[in-house]
Amino acid sequence: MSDNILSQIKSYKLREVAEAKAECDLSGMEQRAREADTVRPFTEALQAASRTGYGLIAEIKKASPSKGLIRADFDPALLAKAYEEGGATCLSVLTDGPSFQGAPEYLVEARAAVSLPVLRKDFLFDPYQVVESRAMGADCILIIMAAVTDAEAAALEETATTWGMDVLIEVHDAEELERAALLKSPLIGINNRDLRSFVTDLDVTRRLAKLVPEDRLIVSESGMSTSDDLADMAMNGARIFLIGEALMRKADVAAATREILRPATSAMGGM
Ligand SMILES: O=P(O)(O)OC[C@@H](O)[C@@H](O)c1c[nH]c2ccccc12
Repeated sequence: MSDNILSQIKSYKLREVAEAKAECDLSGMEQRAREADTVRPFTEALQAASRTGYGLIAEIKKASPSKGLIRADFDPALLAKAYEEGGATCLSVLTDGPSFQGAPEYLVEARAAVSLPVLRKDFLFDPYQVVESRAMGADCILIIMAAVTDAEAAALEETATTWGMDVLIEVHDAEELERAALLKSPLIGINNRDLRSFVTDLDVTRRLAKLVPEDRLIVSESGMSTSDDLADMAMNGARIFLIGEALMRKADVAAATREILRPATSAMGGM
């Protein structure tokens, strides 16, 4: 598996980090992070939303390695506003350039346009990238267990905590879930997509959700496109969802967001 996409991504990320450090060293980046806008509570917002209905992390995603270009008409600020208007709890913004056609500026523009907490969706290996995330304004970072060692994960989490950011820990199988339990973050993302093969199967959440300890919050990630999918995942223990492509492909993103969340709102809205 040495030529899988994750190891390719890791090698160009480490190159990117070395270049970034040459341009702005750690103490320079820490200075930028101190000047960033105050952290918005990411996990807390999802916890509150999922108590009465669904929590939605809506993703700003222009392209992906498996699907190519997803949305040509792409304005991060407008998309962020549409998601907020449609009822999203939080945003996720892809900042990886080579594989997802993302950019740090997209996160900056999206976050400035709304009051929602924002996840930086990228592949992090080095604590420097966590500080850089805060300097961009990110409120939460992602740790992909399939991509990092236990020691790397712990270092990333510790740096995030130091900067007041939340952490979404992403897992795809029972072994990664066990490793996630060594970390402190309550937010566990079950990725329905296998990042090595790109096969997406909602059965991953159905199988793994039952193994997640009671005191953690489950986020089902990837491959959901209808409100029936959300109801299915909710029945299996996940009331928080990370959705990108299905919403990004719709002309009216606010309406599509409202629509995918609709049954939850009407079923739980205290009619
Ligand atoms: O577009 P989808 O199928 O709704 O998936 C969103 C999100 O879960 C997916 O983009 C994702 C999940 N984990 C990742 C890690 C890196 C990059 C991207 C991802």
